[in-house]
Amino acid sequence: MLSVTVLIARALSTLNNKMKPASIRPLVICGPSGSGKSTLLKRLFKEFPKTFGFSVSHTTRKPRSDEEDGVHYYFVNADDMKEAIKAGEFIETAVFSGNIYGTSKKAIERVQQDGKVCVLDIEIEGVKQVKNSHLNAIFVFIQPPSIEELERRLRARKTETEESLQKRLNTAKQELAFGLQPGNFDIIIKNHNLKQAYHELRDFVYAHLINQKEQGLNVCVESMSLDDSDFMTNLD
Ligand SMILES: Nc1ncnc2c1ncn2[C@@H]1O[C@H](COP(=O)(O)OP(=O)(O)OP(=O)(O)O)[C@@H](O)[C@H]1O
Repeated sequence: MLSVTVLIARALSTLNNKMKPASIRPLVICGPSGSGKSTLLKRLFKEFPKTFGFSVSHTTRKPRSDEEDGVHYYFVNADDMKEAIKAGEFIETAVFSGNIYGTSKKAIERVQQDGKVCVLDIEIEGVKQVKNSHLNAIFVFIQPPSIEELERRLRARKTETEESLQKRLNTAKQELAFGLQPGNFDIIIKNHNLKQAYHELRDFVYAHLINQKEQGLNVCVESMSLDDSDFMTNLD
């Protein structure tokens, strides 16, 4: 049996949550490597220079001479980071060359408190965790026209070894299966033609920004007018 005090506390907490002003919703962008996420985001940041921000990640690696704590990364020791991960403070973590990296929920909240839309360019596991969190994000999946075209773009980008390319293509198949499943994302944007894909992304995001503004959130929707010829510069 729950005591009256517990019931009252719960009711008050629910009321309190309802009265709290909502936070600016983070924007999650996900899609296979090579699907065009960075290209599309770069343009979005350029068109809305004051609207978006990236969160600062944590890492257990040592800072380099030009790196500042809280700016480039939050530099932490491995024990503290493992504790925080156990306590559920991280949205996603990964290990590279023996160091742990991760995005904390707090780092996302800092971007929101700054009045910006926090953009999360993350993989499927991260998406699942954001879905299970209180972050109330907007989820966008970028779909490549086909696996063959994805391979062609990744080869043309010249950033991968044969081994890492094959790994990315294998992962892409699993990502597509998750991404295309109805209900997993708010919108699926097929990046066949960059200009069209960008306009679809831009219009979708803009509608969400306006909607949040109408709800009283102080989100900046000021935009720069960009030349469409810009689209070609990314594809050279
Ligand atoms: N619609 C398009 N048509 C042709 N090429 C494209 C298109 N969109 C993106 N590209 C090119 O495909 C390559 C991969 O794009 P991009 O680097 O943006 O992918 P990504 O999803 O951010 O990849 P990663 O997850 O590996 O960072 C780039 O060289 C980019 O210029």
